[in-house]
Amino acid sequence: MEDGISEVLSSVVDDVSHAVNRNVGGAQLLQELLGAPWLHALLQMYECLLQFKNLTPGPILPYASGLSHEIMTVIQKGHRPSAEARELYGLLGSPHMQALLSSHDSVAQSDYGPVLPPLPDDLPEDEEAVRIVCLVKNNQPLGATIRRDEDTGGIYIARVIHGGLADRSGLLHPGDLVVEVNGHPVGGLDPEQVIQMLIHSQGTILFKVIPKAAQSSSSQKPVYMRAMVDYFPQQDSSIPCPDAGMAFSRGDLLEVVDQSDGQWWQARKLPCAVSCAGLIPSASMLKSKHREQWWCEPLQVHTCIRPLTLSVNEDDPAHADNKRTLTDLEEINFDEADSDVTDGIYLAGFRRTFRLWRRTSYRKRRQSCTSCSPSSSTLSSPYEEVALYQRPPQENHRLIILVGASGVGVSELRKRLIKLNPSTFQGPVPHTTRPMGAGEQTGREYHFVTKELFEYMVCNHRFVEYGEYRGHLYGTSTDAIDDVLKRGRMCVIDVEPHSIQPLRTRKLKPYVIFIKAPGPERLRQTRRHARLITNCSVNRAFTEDDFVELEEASRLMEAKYKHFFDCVLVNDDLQDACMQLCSVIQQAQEEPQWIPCFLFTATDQLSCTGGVEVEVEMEDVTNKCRSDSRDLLTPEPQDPAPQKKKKKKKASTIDQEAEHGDVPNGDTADAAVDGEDTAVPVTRKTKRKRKVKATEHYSDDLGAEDDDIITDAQSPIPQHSLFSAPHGHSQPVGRVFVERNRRFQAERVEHLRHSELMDDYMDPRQIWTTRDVAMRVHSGFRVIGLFSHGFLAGYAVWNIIVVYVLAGEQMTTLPNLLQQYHLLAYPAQSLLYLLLAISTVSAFDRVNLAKASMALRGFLSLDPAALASFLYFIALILSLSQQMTSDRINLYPTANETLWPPGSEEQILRPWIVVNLVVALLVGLAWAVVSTRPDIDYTEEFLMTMEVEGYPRGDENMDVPA
Ligand SMILES: Nc1ncnc2c1ncn2[C@@H]1O[C@H](COP(=O)(O)OP(=O)(O)OP(=O)(O)O)[C@@H](O)[C@H]1O
Repeated sequence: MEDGISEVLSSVVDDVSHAVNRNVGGAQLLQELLGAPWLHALLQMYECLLQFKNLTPGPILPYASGLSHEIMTVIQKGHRPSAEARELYGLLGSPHMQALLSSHDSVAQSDYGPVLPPLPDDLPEDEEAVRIVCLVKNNQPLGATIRRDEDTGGIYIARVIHGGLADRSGLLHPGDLVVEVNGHPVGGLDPEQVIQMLIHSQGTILFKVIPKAAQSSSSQKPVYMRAMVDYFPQQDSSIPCPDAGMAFSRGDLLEVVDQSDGQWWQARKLPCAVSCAGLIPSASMLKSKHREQWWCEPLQVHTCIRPLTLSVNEDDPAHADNKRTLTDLEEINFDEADSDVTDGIYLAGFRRTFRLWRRTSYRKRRQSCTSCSPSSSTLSSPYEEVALYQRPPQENHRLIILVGASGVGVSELRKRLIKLNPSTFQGPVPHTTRPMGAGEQTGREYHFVTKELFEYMVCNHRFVEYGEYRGHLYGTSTDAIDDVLKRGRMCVIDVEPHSIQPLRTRKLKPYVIFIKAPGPERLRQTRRHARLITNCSVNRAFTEDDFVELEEASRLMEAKYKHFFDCVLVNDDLQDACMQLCSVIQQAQEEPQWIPCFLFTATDQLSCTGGVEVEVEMEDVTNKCRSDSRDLLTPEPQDPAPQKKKKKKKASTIDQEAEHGDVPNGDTADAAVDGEDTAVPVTRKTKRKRKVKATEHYSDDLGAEDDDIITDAQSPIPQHSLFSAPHGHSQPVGRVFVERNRRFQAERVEHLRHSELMDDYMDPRQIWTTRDVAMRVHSGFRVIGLFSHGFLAGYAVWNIIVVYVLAGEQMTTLPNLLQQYHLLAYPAQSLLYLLLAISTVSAFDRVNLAKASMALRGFLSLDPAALASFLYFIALILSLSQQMTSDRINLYPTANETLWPPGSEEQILRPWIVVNLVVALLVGLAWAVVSTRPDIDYTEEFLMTMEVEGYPRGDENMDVPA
């Protein structure tokens, strides 16, 4: 039918012609269409292609030789061949063409299909389906982990790494039982032995696997996260397979592609250098690791950031010329900027006193010690979910924050930026309590306010930063920032890095630029004429020590806070740095950027996306992989038992129905050309049901969906060849990873210590802060509380059983109950109250009532801790309501007939028994609720992340407290 399609159509045309002759309506049109020359040409091409498709590639060298020979014969016969024939003759005779044709023939004649033996005739009816997976070995890792089921000795595929060869082939799945490798049974072998077999095998590797019964296709939407901690899989004893782990450091942008395992996720670092994902601990796992790490420390070390003071060797005669002691100066005279006015616009915030209060009252500022331990702010969120955000044009500009070590040039860059375009960029006008000087105006140089007002604003958290200098208060208020933004300008501020966190609000959506110092050599060259303002002098030249110290301070600041930086800009040449700053700010305002999801408002959600089709602006930050040796080693919870498969008898031969597996995503050509991996799936069933289990589903490597994609025409993140060699975290041999059994790792780690780097930066003082004491008391009480929950539940049940047994059937023996129980009544009730009180307080303690809104939300959303608190509280009230009856029981028998009028036992005891029963049920239920989530403890989380006052240093005594 297909072969003769043009003949068929010709006859159709004839028929239509007849129809036209007979004046059939519409037939004219059809005739024209069918008679169109292009349609005929198309059909001829189609037929040619059909013939070509059916051809198997054959050698063409003999054909080419024949052709050359014929041309030669023509020439020898004295005929003159055409110019084309002569050209063709020359081409065919050239050595390059000969070599090319010879290569073609050798490729065309080779058979690349696996040679599989025929299926035997004597296969049992109930033969289980097995899958034969054939992989061509190369240097790529398989991207799968195996582990042994201790009960059956079976080797199972434990995990398939997203984007790895196994994942892309779609032939191996978690839970598949590996039966044979290269024809050798592997059941009962040690996983290491299996790996040895793989290492020593040559060419192709043939796996025989029994697929897991129900294959769950994991088509999870990727989630994007910013790492807030460092992680090193090789130093983590709890990771199931260190070789499959992926190291990351703070600030790295991660694309989490698989969260199906609650403890170990699979992720890639962005911008994607490799297609293969690696294992990373889940957020809850990392959180508990950090918590354990915190508790492991023998004594909570309180750390403060050492202020970045440039060396002030003011006695150095070299500085004598430049030195100007401030004590001799009137403050207002001193409080001058180099040039306050540009085109009639005042540059607020560059006054010297304003800049100096930071340095002098550094340790006094409330915000100065938010990070008591380097990870305290990240304890509650080791990952920060991010999404792409593009500022809608009608919205306020994003706040631009410049951060840098003192003296690196933050003020200089900010000033130049504002001078460059004062109608676009502006700084907030600071507040001060100092008196207004001559020629000054409130709201221009400063907002001049009273001390009371300033303090009132402090109490109301209106300041981003504030402090004191020479008896006067200075600060930058959020209102001043709002003022600038509301005027439609871009607000550019410079703050200390610990002030970034409070500025991360939905309204401001700050973009943080870290101004980094170049190396000492470049500093020396570029800062030859630069001048410093220090505590004791103005316009002092940089010294050699300044350069070293500045570079070091800049490096340490970056290491500590890099997870907050959106961009890192090296202030080398001033002009270049200024231009770069301009363009970076432009991009921040106009192009999509990754921002934490908590900064999104409801309307932003509509325009935001976690898509991948946008260039990542993180290179400066994310590409830096510091070898900060903060290790993470914690116990690993027991893994659920691996899936068990009943092994059935396997035939030793297999069907020949095999086909070449396509390389996913249409990269077949790539694979063929590169001579890289091919995977061949063959599923064998019984003879009657021979079926090739073709692998049809190849997941999109990035799993991007339509709504992931930003409509802007952005260049996509570079996607590398599916077969590009993975770097770093992958094993260099084509082999399977062994996933060790997850078991409790008792060893606690010495290398949980912070890095040397951080230790240098920190100034540790062996002192217990109030938080340390609070946490330890809280932890001790929690242990008592946990014990009390269980004990109370058991005791309440025992109590009610005793009461019911003594009361007899239908409560017929109540006098007996009173006789027997009255001695027990007091101790039993006291114990019940004690346990109830402890349990109630302990349950409430987890809810963190200090944060009322959170606690209320917990109650409303039936959070386990909140629910348990509620149940205990009701139980406590109910048992207190029966206090009187308990007293009466204790006093039984009594001469006082008003207490126990004859015949009143049932009337008095029945409600008491019912209430006891209800109390027993309530505490039992509360205990059950608590035990579902024994780890919930919001108070502990709150304590861990709370801000702690800075440690008072000796030299601070000189300063007046702010
Ligand atoms: N790239 C550069 N090349 C040459 N000189 C520079 C450069 N950047 C800054 N400077 C100069 O270095 C000196 C210190 O810069 P600046 O006052 O801006 O530092 P800073 O980071 O704001 O310090 P502080 O926070 O302590 O005020 C100034 O004299 C400034 O002109």
